[in-house]
This record gives sequence, C-alpha cells and structure tokens, in this order.
Amino acid sequence: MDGPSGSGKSSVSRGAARALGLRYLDTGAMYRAMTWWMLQQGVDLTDPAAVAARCGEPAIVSGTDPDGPAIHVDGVDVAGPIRESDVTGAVSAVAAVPEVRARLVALQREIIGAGDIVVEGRDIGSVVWPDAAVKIYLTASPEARARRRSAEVAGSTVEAQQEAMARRDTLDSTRKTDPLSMAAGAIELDTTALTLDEVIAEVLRLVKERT
Ligand SMILES: Nc1ncnc2c1ncn2[C@@H]1O[C@H](COP(=O)(O)OP(=O)(O)OP(=O)(O)O)[C@@H](O)[C@H]1O
Ligand SMILES: Nc1ccn([C@H]2C[C@H](O)[C@@H](COP(=O)(O)O)O2)c(=O)n1
Repeated sequence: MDGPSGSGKSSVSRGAARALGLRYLDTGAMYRAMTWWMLQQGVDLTDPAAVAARCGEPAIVSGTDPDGPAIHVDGVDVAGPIRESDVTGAVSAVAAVPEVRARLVALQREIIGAGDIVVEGRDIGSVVWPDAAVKIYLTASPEARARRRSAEVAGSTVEAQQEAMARRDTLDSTRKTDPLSMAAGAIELDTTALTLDEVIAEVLRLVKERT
C-alpha cells in the first residue's frame, strides 16, 4: 500500500490486515524512528553525510500486530514520540539519504520475507517488494487529506495541514532515491468520496480478485 501522506494507508492497511488475519508493517514509522534517534543524538539533519555516517547505529525493531503496532529504538518505545511535530517536520530529509533507505529497506525485506503481511509506505510496490501479490496506490484530494488529518490533530487548521502535507509530499516525491511513485502494476484507489469502511471493503475485494 503506497500513497501520499494522509491518503489513509495506515488505517486501511491495518483494517485490511485485521480482516485477512495478516501481519502489518508501517515502514513510515521506521523512517520516523530513525529521525527521532538522529534528533536525540543531535545529528545535523541538513548534512546528508552526517546522517549517512550514523544511520547504522540505532537498533530499530518494528512490531507487526495490526491491533497494536509497536516500534522500539534501542529498546525505547517510540510509538508516541515519532508522531510529534519535530519528527514529522524532519523525516523527509532523513528519508532522502540513500544510506538510510538501504538500511531500512533491508530490515523491511527481512520482515516481509516471512510472508502473510500488509505493508504500507511510499516505495513498497516499486522498490521494497515489487513482486507483491497486490499493489495498491491510495490517493485522495489534498483537501480531503488535510481535512482528515486536521480532525485528528487538536488545534490545527485544514489550511495549515494542507500546506504541511504538500511540503512533505513534494520532498518525498522529488528526492533522487526511491521517490514516492505509483508502482508498475499498482491499482490506483481514489478515496476522496469513500468512507474508511468502504475503502477497506474495496481493498478486500481487490485482494480476493487478484489472489
Ligand atoms: N476514507 C476515509 N475517510 C475518512 N477518513 C479517513 C479515510 N481514510 C483515512 N481516514 C482518516 O484520515 C486520517 C489519516 O489516515 P492515515 O493515518 O491512515 O493516513 P496515512 O496515509 O497513513 O498518512 P501518513 O502517510 O501521513 O502516515 C486518519 O485520521 C484516518 O482515520
Ligand atoms: N516506505 C517509506 C515510508 C515512509 N517514507 C518517508 C516519507 C514520509 O514523509 C515519512 C513518514 O512516513 P509516514 O509515517 O507519514 O507514512 O517517511 C519513505 O520515504 N518511504
């Protein structure tokens, strides 16, 4: 499951994994965990060489339970801190560093290799697992995505969310290494006018049809 920020990848992937009895992996959380660690260490995130030099150090461990996705860095539970604005504002710069991607993609492939999993991110169908049985590219209008996100962040406005998401999507889709893109063979699913339950139902229908 790939797509831009706020398109519904996490909610839909978790819902589909639950319904299908599969594991679930949030690869964005891994980039966020790496970013959290870099911030804790005081690494200069504007210097890709500094990020590359340190990215092999943290032990990042991802859980795969769709009912309680967990993520730890060096044994610390970072599920909460990785959603804070400092990490969200910095993660695209860290995710653009090729050495970071190489390390996290290798970890992701280890987890996916055990099978029976729904994986969400930006480059899953194109780079991480191009042979996935079903590849879905989730979209929604920028307004719908911003409205959904602003509903879950207290005190935020739709306009501010839309601006922040546009900035992150531009960075994620224009970076040189593994940018956000629709993979060959992916099915595009526009969720703008659909409820979450309708999107999950459509994903389950596609999985049944294709597997
Ligand atoms: N079809 C939908 N209709 C209404 N709300 C939705 C729909 N899909 C997702 N949402 C809500 O939109 C918000 C963003 O969804 P979610 O976190 O799953 O997106 P995402 O693509 O994983 O975002 P990010 O890449 O930024 O982590 C959540 O509050 C979720 O409940
Ligand atoms: N496979 C992935 C997953 C995520 N990223 C980057 C791009 C996002 O801005 C950031 C956080 O992801 P989110 O939690 O918002 O889904 O991580 C990536 O480059 N590749």
